Amino acid sequence: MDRQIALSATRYNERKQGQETVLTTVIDGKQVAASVIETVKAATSALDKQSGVKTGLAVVIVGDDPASHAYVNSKGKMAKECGFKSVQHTLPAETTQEELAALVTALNSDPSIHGILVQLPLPKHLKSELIIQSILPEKDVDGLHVVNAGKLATGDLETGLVSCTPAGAMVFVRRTHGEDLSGLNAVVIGRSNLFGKPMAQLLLNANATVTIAHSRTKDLPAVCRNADILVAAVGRPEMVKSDWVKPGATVIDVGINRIPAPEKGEGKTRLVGDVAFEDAAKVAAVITPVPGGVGPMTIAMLMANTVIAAHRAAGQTPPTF
Ligand SMILES: Nc1nc(=O)c2c([nH]1)NC[C@@H]1CN(c3ccc(C(=O)N[C@@H](CCC(=O)O)C(=O)O)cc3)C=[N+]21
Repeated sequence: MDRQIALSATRYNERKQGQETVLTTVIDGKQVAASVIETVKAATSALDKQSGVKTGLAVVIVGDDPASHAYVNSKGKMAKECGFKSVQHTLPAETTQEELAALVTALNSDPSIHGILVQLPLPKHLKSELIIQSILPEKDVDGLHVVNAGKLATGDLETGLVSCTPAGAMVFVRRTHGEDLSGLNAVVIGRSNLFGKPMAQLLLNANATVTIAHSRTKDLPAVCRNADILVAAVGRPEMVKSDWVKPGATVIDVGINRIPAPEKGEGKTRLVGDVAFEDAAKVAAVITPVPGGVGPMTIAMLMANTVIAAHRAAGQTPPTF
């Protein structure tokens, strides 16, 4: 396999495949994310110099779930690092639908804000769907508004915004296989609006032959073994084993699962993906780890979407990622 891989990665797991000695490429999501962030920084300062526009991101968080606060803090830190105006709205868990809607309305009409992210999940008494759909599509840097979903479905990537996690996974795919996936079979396991559906649309848009597999798919391992590009987003720890992987495939693991890790001590946990990494890495040519794969890219693509939105608002051509 003599594929040009334009991404930060380590190569390991040397083995014989017929006559050939092959290595598995492990994508370094942190480094690829850092390269995206460098592009965002440069575009942010260029936009400021050319148009006097300072890119602004607002992150809204409701309630006090510690994991959500940790994510939101890292988003705020990254936004500052990019040179953005970064505002965080922290609302109490008892916030009403009307109060949250009023905040979104205010952010929609604030010209210094180009991106709005409402951290999910919201407390149960709030209707997240109504809130998400009330964000102006051009400020919906999560890509969850139906207008953005529709633009992606119709192949309009020029004016739409794409959900951050699939956009990040697609950067890995492009840097491994190039822009044109003609002739390649891609299988996405999972059909959520947040990930599976947009991921499939992006792959299709790049000319891959796409299958969306899910919990009702018959003989899932056999379907996956057909994939040159296998993307797992099911939320089941280490489900994808080596015998699900076509030799030489690219495997992208979108799962983030916390499982007990008694080896680290009583009550300790560790993070694993939907792919049994060590096992699948014996067969794949390219694979992403968890942590350190798609996760860091999600935050980087949020920054990318925000600077894209700011360019569009200023009538400037946005950077590409
Ligand atoms: N409106 C909205 N948009 C989101 O994009 C959104 C959200 N709500 N709610 C929560 C999820 C989760 N999410 C992650 C981002 C980065 C990592 C990440 O960087 N993970 C690290 C590990 C972090 C750790 O150690 O816990 C990694 O995979 O290497 C994970 C998860 C964005 N989300």
